[in-house]
Amino acid sequence: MPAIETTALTKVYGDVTAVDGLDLTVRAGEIFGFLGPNGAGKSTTIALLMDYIKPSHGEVKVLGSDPQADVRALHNRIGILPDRFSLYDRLTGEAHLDYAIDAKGAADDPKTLLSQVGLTEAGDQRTGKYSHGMQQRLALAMALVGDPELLILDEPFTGLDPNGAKKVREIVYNVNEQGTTVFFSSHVLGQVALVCDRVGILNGGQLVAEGAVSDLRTEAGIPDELIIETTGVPDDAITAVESVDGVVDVERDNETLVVSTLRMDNRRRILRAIEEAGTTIETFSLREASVEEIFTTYAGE
Ligand SMILES: Nc1ncnc2c1ncn2[C@@H]1O[C@H](COP(=O)(O)OP(=O)(O)OP(=O)(O)O)[C@@H](O)[C@H]1O
Repeated sequence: MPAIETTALTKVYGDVTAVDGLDLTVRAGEIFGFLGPNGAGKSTTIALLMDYIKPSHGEVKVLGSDPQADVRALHNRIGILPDRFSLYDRLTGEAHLDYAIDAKGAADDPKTLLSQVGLTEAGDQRTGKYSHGMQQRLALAMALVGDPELLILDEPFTGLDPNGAKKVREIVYNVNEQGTTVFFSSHVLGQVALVCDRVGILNGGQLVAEGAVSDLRTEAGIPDELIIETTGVPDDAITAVESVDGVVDVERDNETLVVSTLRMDNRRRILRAIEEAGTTIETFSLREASVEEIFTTYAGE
């Protein structure tokens, strides 16, 4: 059973179609990145999954159920970090967790949750004193109450410094390792390849691509580059490399060879072709298409 499945899901506001015929599948147990520029329809999709708003057309299934059937029961199985969450400045971190545990009828120990998000020391401080990163982690701890089967994070990396983003990534990994499916939206693309098993790219309310980042890279037809330092490149080596399947371009710059290939699985054949032409390879490195390039190819910006 997929964790999330939408069929032709559509939400229309007046003359704006915020979500337009979305067919999305998030597999149980995976970390799925839901990407798209501002206004693509990510938050609207999340609101539909949570049944905060009703679809204009189409169907939604979350953890096997229609959210409209029994929304309370479903919300007890989901943890959500909303795009804009608010904390009470005068209450401590631990008091926020007590509240969340009570609201969900869960039996968690707030101290365990605080330690899970690295806030053990700050649990008895008022959240008005927390940094943005600490507030974000507290909100994440609140989402983790009741050991949810599905964690939905709306833009969890926004406004975090690299260290804060790393902490959030680690929490996501740990929770996922314990079996929770993670669905997060993001327009901070750099974080995505690091975290996700698969991504969906949304643009103008429509899903324009879905799959593993590495597969999208191949499908997008953006070549990866092998940068090879040699002891000198004979013309034979270039001809040999050009004939390897997947190679689309070979450039020579003195003793450096830059090979653009659509098939990274052929890199050994590329290296062997160079060596067989009588050249010694000193080092080589790899430049893969970035998530930004993939995104731009699909979102057409
Ligand atoms: N309640 C609403 N009434 C009218 N239009 C809306 C409403 N909510 C969203 N929209 C419109 O629907 C489109 C999608 O918005 P949405 O907030 O889902 O995008 P998003 O991908 O989450 O973007 P962001 O990252 O900026 O939040 C936008 O054009 C937005 O203006």
